[in-house]
Amino acid sequence: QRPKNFPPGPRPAPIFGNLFELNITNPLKDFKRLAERYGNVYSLYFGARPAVVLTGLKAVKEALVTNGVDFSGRPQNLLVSDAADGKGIILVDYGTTWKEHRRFALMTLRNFGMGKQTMEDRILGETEHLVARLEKSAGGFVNPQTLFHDAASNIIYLVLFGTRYDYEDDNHKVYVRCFTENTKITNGPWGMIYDTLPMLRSLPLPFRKVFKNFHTIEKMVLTMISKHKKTRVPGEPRDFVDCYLDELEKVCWCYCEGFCDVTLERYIIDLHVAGLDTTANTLLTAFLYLTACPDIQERCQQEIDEVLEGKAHACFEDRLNMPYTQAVVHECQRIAITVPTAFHSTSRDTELMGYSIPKGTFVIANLASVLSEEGQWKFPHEFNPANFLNEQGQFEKPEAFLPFSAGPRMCLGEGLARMELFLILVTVLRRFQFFWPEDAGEPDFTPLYGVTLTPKPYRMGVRLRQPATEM
Ligand code: HEM
Repeated sequence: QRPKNFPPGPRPAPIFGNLFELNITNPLKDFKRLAERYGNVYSLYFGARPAVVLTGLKAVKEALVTNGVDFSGRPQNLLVSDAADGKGIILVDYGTTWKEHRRFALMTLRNFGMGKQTMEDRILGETEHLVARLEKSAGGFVNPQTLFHDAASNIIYLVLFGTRYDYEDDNHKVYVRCFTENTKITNGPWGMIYDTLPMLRSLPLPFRKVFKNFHTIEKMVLTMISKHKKTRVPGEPRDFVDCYLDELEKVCWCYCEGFCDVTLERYIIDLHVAGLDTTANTLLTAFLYLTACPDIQERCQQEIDEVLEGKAHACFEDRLNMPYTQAVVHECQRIAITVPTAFHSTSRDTELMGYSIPKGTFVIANLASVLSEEGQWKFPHEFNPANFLNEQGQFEKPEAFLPFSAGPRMCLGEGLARMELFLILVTVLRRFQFFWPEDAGEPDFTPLYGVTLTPKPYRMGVRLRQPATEM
């Protein structure tokens, strides 16, 4: 029985709820089909748990922004939240611990150059390693499957621990593998089965891998934190971990707000996972489209060459003089739909578009529906930078551009991510030309589903455009 005045939806089956309404390997088409039938705010049952699905800009904004506080909780008792024990930041429910940790992260990342020069230096430094790797493949072909994951992992690692890994380092490979596997499993079929059928949770099914991977990462993070404790100078933080350890020592109120060693460890894992697969998959999608669309690639390169003429490297400010490249970066993010759904829950009894939604209801904001919503975009279903250009050719960002979501829970790494995407794309396109291999058949743009959408593996041809100059 749906609660009184609850959003409509298909009739649930006993035990399974609406599991059979969804393609468990990728439910996005079914979410769309159900919205066409029941409206932009409808409900579904995951086993016995009711969930409300929000479709399109109006419903998503009204919930996450206009009623931001009411919709800023996180659902508990799902595979994603159980793996991290509900600690950290991403899956912590609405409340003081989450608020204080979010405030701390935003402030600390800003002090370390979030949106400022020092962060830029870190990104450019790592891009140099990426460029060196591509140079080795120049004149041939490259499979970029781990290329961008390696770079994105190191950038966030530098922020957290002040150091980077060599791409061939075993620890680095373990991090990247565990994180990417987990983002696929938690939103994949086994995640759906875990979330819908709690009676199966103790069985040795593939979702157990998520917990195993999590413990592997946990051990590595704990080792790094204990090294930091031994080498830090209080009051002189080198990185995010040092800042947190300083905060822990300040006054005992910190402990009241959940600042403690365990939260630090989960927090670090959350920031690493949030900053890795998202940025890397956006870049993978960007290069897939740019390789398949040489005219768009070439137009970016012309603009980049003109604006950067005589300069050793790009800086984030250069985006203001590159309207076309800016439009391409944004269009890549729009088409990539890197995070297709954001999981929330209601923090109190609330209302949305005339429906009553009780406290603790699982809410799925379908960001994918907003990024390709008809009426919001000039070309909702094709890769076209004109989606972000006005008639004068100036860059313009439509309101429906929500890859980072919206409201109090929106991505807290947006500043870092936008800087990474711009600097990596510009630096790499300035140096190299990419082309689709003749023997590779037609490009397949259909992504693989997970917490993040990932392009299917592909190869690209690489030619050197400019000799490497000092960055
Ligand atoms: C292209 C790259 C990225 C995309 C598309 C992206 C997108 C998102 C989205 C859609 C959410 C969920 C928001 C919601 O629940 O409504 C989110 C949350 C989050 N992101 Fe990102 N993100 C990116 C990069 C990053 C980076 C680099 C960091 C690292 C600092 C980061 C840290 C986080 C954190 C900590 C949260 C949870 C915030 C909270 O629960 O309060 N993200 N991101």
